[in-house]
Amino acid sequence: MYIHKVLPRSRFCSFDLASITAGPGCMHSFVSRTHLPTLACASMQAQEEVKIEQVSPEQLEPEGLERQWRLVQEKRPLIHCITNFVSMDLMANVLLAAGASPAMVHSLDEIEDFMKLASGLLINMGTLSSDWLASKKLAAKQAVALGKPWVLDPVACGATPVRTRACLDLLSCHPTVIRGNGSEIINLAEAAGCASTQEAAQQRACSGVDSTATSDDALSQAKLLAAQHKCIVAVSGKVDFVTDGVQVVAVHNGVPMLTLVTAAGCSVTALIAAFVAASPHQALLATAHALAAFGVAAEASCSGAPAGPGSLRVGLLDELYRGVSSGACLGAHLQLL
Ligand SMILES: Nc1ncnc2c1ncn2[C@@H]1O[C@H](COP(=O)(O)OP(=O)(O)OP(=O)(O)O)[C@@H](O)[C@H]1O
Ligand SMILES: Cc1ncsc1CCO
Repeated sequence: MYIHKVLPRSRFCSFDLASITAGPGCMHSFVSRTHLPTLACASMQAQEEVKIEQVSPEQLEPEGLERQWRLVQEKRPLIHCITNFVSMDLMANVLLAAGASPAMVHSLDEIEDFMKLASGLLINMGTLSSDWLASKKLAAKQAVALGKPWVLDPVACGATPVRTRACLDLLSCHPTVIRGNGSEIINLAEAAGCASTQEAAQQRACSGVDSTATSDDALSQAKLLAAQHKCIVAVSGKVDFVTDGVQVVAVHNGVPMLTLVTAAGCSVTALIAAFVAASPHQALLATAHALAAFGVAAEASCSGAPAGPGSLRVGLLDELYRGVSSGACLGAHLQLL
């Protein structure tokens, strides 16, 4: 258990969705709903210290997910995203559909001012370049200085030495949460000097952004990484694991076809940033809830047997938009190990 300084949240103008009957997935190609001008309505609140709370089994019941998701919809946290080119569109739409407010801002000149407006930060290491790396480091430092939660997605960590070093640089900036697939978490933990298990060493190789390891393979490394860096670590896969180094929550939602939707992982990491920004004192629980929300939405979108990843991508947005009102949360399956 440890202390993070957080700014509770900023408030934002909302815009009327009442007239929209179909989900945003259907509107996807017609309307961009990222409304940067609404950011001008943000107001900052006083800084306060918040404890990261332990998770109890009752909080993992479907009602707990519903409560946490409603909180996201009420607070509508602004998430400052510095992400890769591939994920920008899906990530922004996932955040909007689930009830948060995305802003993709990466210019070094703008980082400091923008972080003052945001409730949380997402940093993704995909399509890495040196000028963006400078922005990422500055944003992470600024988030910590302002006491705002920030989430690291170490895309393809271990694929090249440059990428691994960049991930380590960001790791030293104290992320609140790290979310990666099995290979990424194993490679990051090893690079950070966490003792390796034999199974983890065997699974270390990765073939780019896709994982060659399961989430089970990475669990012991995830716990070591979380304990060593006093953060929450989430490993995604068939079962998602979320740990603070002591407690482990398993999330049993999702569909295998998500691995064929590029940037699904990047987008769920942004959703984690939104859930944690809405409940910063419950980063472990909020991370598990974000993964469950994404998973139940994917399951709901597959209930009519989608033809393939294209319709899953659209259906996912629609189900995230239907969110708590669809009853999908009842299918949430979270477990304290
Ligand atoms: N076999 C599976 N069954 C069910 N859900 C899965 C499976 N594999 C991944 N998922 C889900 O897909 C989402 C993305 O996880 P994944 O591990 O594929 O991320 P990633 O490799 O980082 O993705 P990307 O690089 O495309 O952003 C998570 O919500 C996870 O729960
Ligand atoms: C395909 C791809 N390449 C760099 S980032 C990214 C998105 C999935 O991580």
